[in-house]
Amino acid sequence: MSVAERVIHIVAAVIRDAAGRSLLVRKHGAAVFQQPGGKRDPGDADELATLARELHEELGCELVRDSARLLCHCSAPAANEPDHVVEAAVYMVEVRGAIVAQAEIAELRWIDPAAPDVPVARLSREHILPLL
Ligand SMILES: Nc1nc2c([nH]c(=O)n2[C@H]2C[C@H](O)[C@@H](COP(=O)(O)OP(=O)(O)OP(=O)(O)O)O2)c(=O)[nH]1
Repeated sequence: MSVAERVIHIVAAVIRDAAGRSLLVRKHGAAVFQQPGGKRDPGDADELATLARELHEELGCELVRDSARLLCHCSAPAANEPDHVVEAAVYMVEVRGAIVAQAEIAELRWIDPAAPDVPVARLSREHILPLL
């Protein structure tokens, strides 16, 4: 496998509630929680199209596109794929509609970014949550 094949590009969302808590998801088969989001599909027009599609697939809600603000680009060892590195474009976003875990999501959790009470993937723990 070449170095390029070991890099996974994702778009990830930070969704917060009025109390400042942040939403993390755990996928079936995964031990750790991570940001909602995922890999770009060839059919996605841009990063926000990827994010809108992933938020709908995972949470059943709609991205409010105008609300999206780029928070950071960051990178870490991938949570669910050994020997891969994840490179993320991370957006702070607002969503519309009820947030309900869809089929691919085992668990949703609103966490205090300063003191998460669940195991959190490195990208979130080391790079994203410290910015919140
Ligand atoms: N979505 C997302 N993935 C992350 C984060 N941190 C992290 O290491 N990853 C890793 C987990 C996986 O190894 C890889 C891709 O995640 P994914 O499984 O959500 O992407 P996806 O829905 O498009 O993937 P797939 O099921 O179609 O293969 O990136 C994160 O905060 N959010």
